[in-house]
Amino acid sequence: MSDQIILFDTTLRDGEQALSASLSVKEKVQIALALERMGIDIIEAGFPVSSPGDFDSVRQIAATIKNSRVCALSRAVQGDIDAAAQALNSAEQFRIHTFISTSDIHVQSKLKRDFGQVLEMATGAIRYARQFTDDVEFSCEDAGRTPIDNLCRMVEQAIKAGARTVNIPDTVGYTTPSEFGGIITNLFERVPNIDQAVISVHCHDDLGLSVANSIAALEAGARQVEGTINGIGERAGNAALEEIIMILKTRRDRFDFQCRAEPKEIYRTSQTISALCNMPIQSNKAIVGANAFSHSSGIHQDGVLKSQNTYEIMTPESIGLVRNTLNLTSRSGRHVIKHRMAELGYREGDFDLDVLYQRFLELADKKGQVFDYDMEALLFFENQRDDQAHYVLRQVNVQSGTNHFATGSVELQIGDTVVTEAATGNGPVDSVFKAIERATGQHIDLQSFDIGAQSGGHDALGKVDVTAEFDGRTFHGMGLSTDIIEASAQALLRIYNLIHRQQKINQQKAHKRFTEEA
Ligand SMILES: CC(=O)SCCNC(=O)CCNC(=O)[C@H](O)C(C)(C)COP(=O)(O)OP(=O)(O)OC[C@H]1O[C@@H](n2cnc3c(N)ncnc32)[C@H](O)[C@@H]1OP(=O)(O)O
Ligand SMILES: CC(C)C(=O)C(=O)O
Repeated sequence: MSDQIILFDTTLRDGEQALSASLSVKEKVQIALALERMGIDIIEAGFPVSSPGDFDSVRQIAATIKNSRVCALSRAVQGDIDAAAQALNSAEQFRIHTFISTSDIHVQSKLKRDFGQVLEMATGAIRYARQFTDDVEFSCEDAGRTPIDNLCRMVEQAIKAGARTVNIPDTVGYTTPSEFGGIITNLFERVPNIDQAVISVHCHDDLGLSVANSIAALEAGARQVEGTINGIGERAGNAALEEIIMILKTRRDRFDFQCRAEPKEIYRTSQTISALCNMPIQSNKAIVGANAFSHSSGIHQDGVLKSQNTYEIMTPESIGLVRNTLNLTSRSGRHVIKHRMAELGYREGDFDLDVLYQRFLELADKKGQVFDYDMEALLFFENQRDDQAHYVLRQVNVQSGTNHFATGSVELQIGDTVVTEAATGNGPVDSVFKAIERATGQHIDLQSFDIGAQSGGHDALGKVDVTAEFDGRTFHGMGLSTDIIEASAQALLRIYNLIHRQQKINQQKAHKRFTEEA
């Protein structure tokens, strides 16, 4: 049996299901490019039938990504499979992933069918999907709670119907490692045609066992593993792919598994996904948490000073986290910025050096030393910036103090017009938000407002994340500045710009429909 492990990333599908605000198409393409660069074999880009936005992002990812295979999800329903095939058809090679539940509880309570009917739906869907591509994956949803006889039957019939990959998900994260490994062993012992397909696993983290279960399954013979970066996903999330990759790379003494992933891309990819998805990483998270490579107590520090491997089983450099030796200040030039960004894993094309340098100088003038996380934050912010933004912040001012209402005023460029407005509020941010609402003439419902510092110290770069609902959709905006009021205004205006763009798309679609009908 080959020991090559196929890495299947579902950050843009299962991971995206858990986000409070949906990602824009541009952001999803940015994530797909990072995953491609990391050497992910299969990128599950979305669930095209679920919305026009998801359809469009799968279409654009399929047209952009060349070195990973792009995949889309569908229920065992012809309309879903048609949508997936249509969204994927610009890719040279693509995968259609179709699924249906196999556990008694899902079959009876959710699908309201019997197992025989579900078996027919599954094999019918696989045969139908095979008309569009040879690469069809089938998942037995809730396999972890499926009676083993039924699971064996389903896997055998799925392979007969043409599934090249059969995925065994522990959908609700219920099993333990020996139990889940046992299910895979059972399938290999009992399903007669099992060698005609790749057996895959997809584990959730409800009991914190998703990575352990995935590894147990690989030891039992599975050869594809599914997960997400930073472990984001439904409820407690999915198996964290960066953890699985580092287990495979670090424990070569135990397993002889190969995988295509480039671990040096892990840190940067993880940071990109955390920033774009507005999902902070807990500091003690394995591999990518801020403390994953820091040592706090004397005995550990003494050990690491004598020999790093006393307390480090892998180096930060191995995941692309480079220790800084050059201080970045307003006296630094473009060469060192380019060099430092390259050390952090960013390449030419990821940023415009002149623009990034200008932003760096503005920041360095305000705060003296600029750190790696500041540079990365500037880069994310620049990449989010919309050159054709309808609303642009020209000035923001506030007056506030104890025992006073705060007064905020803003000057906005709105299209070709400059608008100035002021308002009072319960605090400085509230007053600025009200002034912006007056200037734009549009009210939006704020859902969350988070202020964070990018580093310690009074001169830290402040990051503001705002989510707001408009017309039944949730939008996310991020602002970044040494001035937290300015960062708040930027974050809110980003949301206004996203809404404006969405409204323009809706108008164009309505116009197209009208002219088609006329
Ligand atoms: C374990 C997982 O992560 S699975 C993936 C989950 N992801 C998502 O659900 C994301 C996107 N989902 C959506 O946009 C919508 O739910 C849609 C477009 C798929 C369906 O929307 P609706 O048609 O309004 O149906 P709704 O979501 O309310 O209910 C799901 C229906 O699909 C059926 N269904 C669920 N899974 C499957 C399946 N794999 N194959 C066939 N039918 C299924 C359910 O039984 C239910 O059918 P019913 O209407 O006859 O009771
Ligand atoms: C669709 C399948 C693979 C899934 O997401 C799950 O079972 O968790």
